[in-house]
Amino acid sequence: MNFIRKPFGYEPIVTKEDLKKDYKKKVEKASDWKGVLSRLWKLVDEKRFLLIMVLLLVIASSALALFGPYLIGIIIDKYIAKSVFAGLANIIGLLIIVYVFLSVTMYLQSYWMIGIAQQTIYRLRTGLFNHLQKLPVSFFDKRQHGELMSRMTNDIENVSQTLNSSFIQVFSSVLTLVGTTVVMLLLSPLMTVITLIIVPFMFFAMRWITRRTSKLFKEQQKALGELNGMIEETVSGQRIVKAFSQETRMLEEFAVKSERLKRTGFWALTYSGFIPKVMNFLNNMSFTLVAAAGGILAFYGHISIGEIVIFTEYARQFTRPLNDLANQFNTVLSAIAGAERVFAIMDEPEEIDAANDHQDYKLKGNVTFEDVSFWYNKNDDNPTIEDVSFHVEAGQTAALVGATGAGKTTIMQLLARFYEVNGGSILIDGIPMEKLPRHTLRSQTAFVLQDPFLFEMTVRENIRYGKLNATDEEVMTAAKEANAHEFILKLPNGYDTILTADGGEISQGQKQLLSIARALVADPAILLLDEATSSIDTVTELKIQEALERLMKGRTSFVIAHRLNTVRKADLIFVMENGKLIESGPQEELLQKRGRYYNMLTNTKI
Ligand SMILES: Nc1ncnc2c1ncn2[C@@H]1O[C@H](COP(=O)(O)OP(=O)(O)OP(=O)(O)O)[C@@H](O)[C@H]1O
Repeated sequence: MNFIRKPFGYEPIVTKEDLKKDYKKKVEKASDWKGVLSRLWKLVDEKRFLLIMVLLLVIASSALALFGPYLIGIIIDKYIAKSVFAGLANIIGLLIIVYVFLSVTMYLQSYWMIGIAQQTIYRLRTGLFNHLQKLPVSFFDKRQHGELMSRMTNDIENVSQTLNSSFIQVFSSVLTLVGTTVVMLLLSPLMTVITLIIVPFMFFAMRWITRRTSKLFKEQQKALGELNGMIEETVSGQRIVKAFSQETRMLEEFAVKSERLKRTGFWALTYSGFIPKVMNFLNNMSFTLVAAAGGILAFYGHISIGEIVIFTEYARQFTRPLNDLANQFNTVLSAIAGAERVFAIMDEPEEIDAANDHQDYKLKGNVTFEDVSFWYNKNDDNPTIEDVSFHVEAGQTAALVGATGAGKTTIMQLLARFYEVNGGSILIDGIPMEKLPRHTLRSQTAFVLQDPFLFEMTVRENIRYGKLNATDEEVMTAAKEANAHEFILKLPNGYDTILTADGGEISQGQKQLLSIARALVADPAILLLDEATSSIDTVTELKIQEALERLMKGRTSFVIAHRLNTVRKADLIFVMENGKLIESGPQEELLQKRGRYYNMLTNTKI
């Protein structure tokens, strides 16, 4: 039977069996803590000295916090109870100094700790972002983008919160706990035992609650990641959602995911909300016990009033850190889990260039495929690209044709080295591709895609993205050559118009002209073009064709061709089918052959 009842109609989400499994798993995984903590320690780096200073300050403030009640006991027993006032001012002065120092040490430790935490989080965040830039495309293929964003934001935020506040609190709680126990034992072992009676109750209450909350918090993080993923997808793909009238279905799916987050959030917060209440109750019980036992002992003369006051104060100081530890437990757990997930991404192997030669190599643009085979998924029976061989001379244009899914885009992706080939090799100017640094290859290769991606920045910056050090003149010349200059001037702020995310306010054709300008600025040796299939008005279409011809002139170009005209003009035609290159050569040769290309042409299916 599920043990969580169903108030407000919420379904139970964690069963007893789940908890048993999870608890076992957690015990087995305890060693991960050390790994995560030692990696965080490395990130603290040059602020380690400051962190040690913070720890020393925490020790000082814990000691001062113990000393205060001791002085109050003396004031009561030696002065107030005996009505002696000589010297009272001195001891009260000392008490004030103790509390002033206590405040100063506490202020300093939290001030320094925030600095350390912010620096560490900055490093963690930058490290993760840097690492993401170096990960291969295949890594992103396998993951939902929203989930990755959740790690960049939620997980890092959890670690940040823990470092900002929980770290000091946990350390100071442990110290206070030990210090108070020692002082209480010195004062009265009997009263100490009475104070400690409450501890097992606290321990079991805590264990009961945290076993449930840690599982629930994990569920909540997962549900949040999924929901973020969906939001990200629907926002970036909102045109598709609208075009296919999928709003209702998306709303339903969103409602399911949102409901899941609500349920997990409800239970996680309900259970964790029990912690302070239960602890408060046990605290009060402990306080009552200590006061009652102290009263009886004082009645028989075993203890002074001052000692009872000190003791009740220490008893409170003893249970407060227990409370704090209980409260911080979940935060720390979820921060460590968050840090672990962040480190897991940082451990993903990045793209590494084997050789450092050819750093400044200027590509001529000769491209050779030698028996190239490639699998997206190693478990697939058939390769996506199978034994493909061809040679394209520098400056030539090769048109790739074939049915959808034939492997045309994959050939382009392999040319940009987004993926590594599994068999055979790709040679650029006779140099095996893996011997060329990726930067050398990619900085001299440009993509012009069907649906070009534009960033939320000015038109000028979007064009300059092709070559960051391009001058304003170079940008404008490229825009003129790309037939984009005229429409840019008509935009509200010309070249300084800020485009909204992905160029929402300009037409598809204009986006393409901008992406051609971007490629022109980059002045690449190799061009990878995916011809647009969407119908664009004839005037813009002509402008695009003209701009593309200028762009392709003198460069090796691979075009996924959808227009007969483009194919006709190409020097070479590659006919792809099921990942194989079934025909290749100049148009006349293929027509004479009367093979697949001839059939495609006569059936006008390209
Ligand atoms: N990232 C990926 N992960 C796994 N499989 C993929 C991936 N991208 C493409 N594929 C698969 O590889 C095969 C070839 O796809 P590719 O995109 O190269 O075809 P294409 O000829 O360009 O098709 P289209 O003309 O429709 O764009 C298809 O079966 C496709 O499902």
